[in-house]
Amino acid sequence: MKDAGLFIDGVRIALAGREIVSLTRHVAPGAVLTVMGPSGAGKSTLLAFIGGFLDPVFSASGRFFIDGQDISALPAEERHMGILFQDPLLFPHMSVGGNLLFALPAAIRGRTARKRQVEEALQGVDLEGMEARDPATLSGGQKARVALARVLAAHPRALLLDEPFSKLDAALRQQMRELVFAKARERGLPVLLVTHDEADAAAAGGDIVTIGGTE
Ligand SMILES: Nc1ncnc2c1ncn2[C@@H]1O[C@H](COP(=O)(O)OP(=O)(O)OP(=O)(O)O)[C@@H](O)[C@H]1O
Repeated sequence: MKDAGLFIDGVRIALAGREIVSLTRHVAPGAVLTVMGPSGAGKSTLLAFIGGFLDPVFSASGRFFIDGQDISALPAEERHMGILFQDPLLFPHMSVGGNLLFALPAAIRGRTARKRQVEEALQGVDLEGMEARDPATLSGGQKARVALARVLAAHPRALLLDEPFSKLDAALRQQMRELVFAKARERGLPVLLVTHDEADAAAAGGDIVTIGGTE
């Protein structure tokens, strides 16, 4: 499979012998595939499988490709998936800048170069100059933007988003959606978005797949 973007090829996930997910889809660079379905359907489990952190209680098969490269057998840290959850999950014992520095690829060497990447990552989410801040002193919207900056600073090859907007109030939610989807388009990153919110799916503008909908 040589297509650019993320190709999910015949993924099947079962729990206690019962199949909960069966999916084949292509997500083009910059496009969003929205995954919907009832609670417990297996949406987060699908992201965990692609991210490389599936709980061994599940049995799973199928492959995924990024820009034609089969990444299914790689360990999680070599898949370079940018993952955002409902909670920003910033490291509380590190400054904002520390959180971003931690995420930078090791290949970016030298104090000055690393510092510049952190500055640029913060500028990209309208938080320039916030390096020294303690994450605990940030608003919910600011924390969400630091989490996004941290994910992007790691140079991901795709984004896996698990209800990333659901803790934000309506106005922030709209801003954050626009920011995330704009970044994905700008960088040509394919996005898998798990959500319960129809408005998220509409804002994403891409295909929608519903799993576990018939039970
Ligand atoms: N570690 C685990 N051990 C056993 N069962 C699990 C485990 N993790 C999840 N499950 C079960 O697997 C199924 C899929 O869970 P998953 O979290 O993927 O659902 P979801 O669609 O993301 O739900 P929600 O919308 O509530 O987040 C559920 O029935 C859940 O109870």
